[in-house]
Amino acid sequence: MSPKKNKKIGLYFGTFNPIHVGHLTIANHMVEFGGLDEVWMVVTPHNPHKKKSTLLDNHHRIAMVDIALEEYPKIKSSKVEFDLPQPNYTVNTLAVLDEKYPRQQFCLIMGEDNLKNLHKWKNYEVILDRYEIFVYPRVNTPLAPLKGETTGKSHPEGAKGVSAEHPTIRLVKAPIMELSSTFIRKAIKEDKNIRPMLPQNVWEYLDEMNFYR
Ligand SMILES: Nc1ncnc2c1ncn2[C@@H]1O[C@H](COP(=O)(O)OP(=O)(O)OP(=O)(O)O)[C@@H](O)[C@H]1O
Ligand SMILES: O=C(O)c1ccc[n+]([C@@H]2O[C@H](COP(=O)([O-])O)[C@@H](O)[C@H]2O)c1
Repeated sequence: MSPKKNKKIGLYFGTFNPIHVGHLTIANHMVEFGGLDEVWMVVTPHNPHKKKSTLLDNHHRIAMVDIALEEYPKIKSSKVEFDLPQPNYTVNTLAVLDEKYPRQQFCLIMGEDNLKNLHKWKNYEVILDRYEIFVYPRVNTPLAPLKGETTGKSHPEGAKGVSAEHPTIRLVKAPIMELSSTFIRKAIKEDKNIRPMLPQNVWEYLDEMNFYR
């Protein structure tokens, strides 16, 4: 019999360039209402599907995550991917975490937008088979089209998209916030006030460092 796992930990992967209140709201919701014991925000050095050009250094991005999490003891940052080969494939990181923390049960947290693209991730079937995935709603990505989806209508690539009815998928109703790091970076460049979109101490950090200007 395999040993009982200690904690159920939700892994929330992202570049967090920078972390914003949308990310924090989801992480907090999952840990308070989603049935997870902890959430780890895994800062990704290089997302395989994104260009690295506008990325701040890893240590600045994790510093902002750490500052944002000061008052959230159940949410932690993880720099496990900092020492792994790039670009960072999530399936590889999951294997490393399972080996490093055999007593913990890891799950994934992702928005519906990511679920729609999951079939483009490396070894996505392995991820789907081995890990529970906690999926939250995003703007303009309603739940309905994913259910039993096989038509390719919501997936131009064909019938490869992952159905929300897959047995390892848990749909969690969480607040929807329409904002992104891209929007925030652009707004800062244009000298707009975006303070409500960032935890206050994160805003102070990036303002002092003159980031994204
Ligand atoms: N407002 C939001 N609400 C919920 N989830 C979000 C929000 N913004 C981003 N996410 C999700 O959080 C994860 C990490 O986000 P990421 O660091 O890529 O932020 P982002 O805001 O999408 O960044 P960028 O605009 O630079 O692409 C991704 O799965 C992303 O889909
Ligand atoms: O493993 C993959 O093939 C893979 C492909 C695309 C994205 N990911 C992970 O998903 C995280 C969120 O992606 P994104 O594009 O929504 O910012 C990102 O930080 C990566 O760790 C992983």
